[in-house]
Amino acid sequence: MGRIIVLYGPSASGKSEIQRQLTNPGFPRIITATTRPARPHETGGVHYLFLSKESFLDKMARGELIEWTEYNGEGYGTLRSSIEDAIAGPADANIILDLAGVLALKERYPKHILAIFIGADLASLARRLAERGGTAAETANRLRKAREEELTEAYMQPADAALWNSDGTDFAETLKRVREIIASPRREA
Ligand SMILES: Nc1ncnc2c1ncn2[C@@H]1O[C@H](COP(=O)(O)OP(=O)(O)OP(=O)(O)O)[C@@H](O)[C@H]1O
Ligand SMILES: Nc1nc2c(ncn2[C@@H]2O[C@H](COP(=O)(O)O)[C@@H](O)[C@H]2O)c(=O)[nH]1
Repeated sequence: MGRIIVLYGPSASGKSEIQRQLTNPGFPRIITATTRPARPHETGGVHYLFLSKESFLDKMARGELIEWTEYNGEGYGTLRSSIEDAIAGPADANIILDLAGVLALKERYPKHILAIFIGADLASLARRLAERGGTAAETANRLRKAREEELTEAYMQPADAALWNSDGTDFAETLKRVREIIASPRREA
């Protein structure tokens, strides 16, 4: 029975880069669905399933999404089959979600979910988002959400482990810490 390692935290904290470095055939990524447009480096079926709003709503209505959320006016959701397959399989898998996704999966599969909060300070997030080059409105919205929600104690509280990956942190050290957390024996409640 596989565990699901969930990375969550504010936009540009480094979740995708961590996922990219950790994913391998023995530790696959679970690809979620979104209605937001792909970024220039993103490929459908690799980074996300990029869906039209109609198709996303259709999957919701058919019960194909085990959880979903809205972020920045776009839909994001996890295919029920992807989670059921990962849990039934022999290997751990990884996924990037927001807090709503963490809570939904923890409620349904409490023994299978290891949630790791990845944080970074606001100055780092602002620098990285500016470098990414989204619209000013989108960048401002992502930073506002980080400041008001995603960097609060309440947002981090459900995490099984939390770490900080601000500018100045050696990314290799971040990866080492994440690997240690994943490898550490599970605490029993
Ligand atoms: N320790 C670090 N120091 C400097 N830059 C970093 C560090 N970690 C990650 N980055 C860079 O920060 C940028 C944002 O990282 P990434 O795309 O992984 O964030 P994310 O949390 O997945 O964001 P989003 O949720 O918006 O997709 C990338 O350019 C990444 O290379
Ligand atoms: N609850 C869910 N959250 C998800 C899912 N897929 C991604 N996300 C989260 O959305 C925001 C924005 O993502 P971005 O790629 O546009 O930066 C981020 O917090 C992701 O973690 C999902 O299926 N369910």
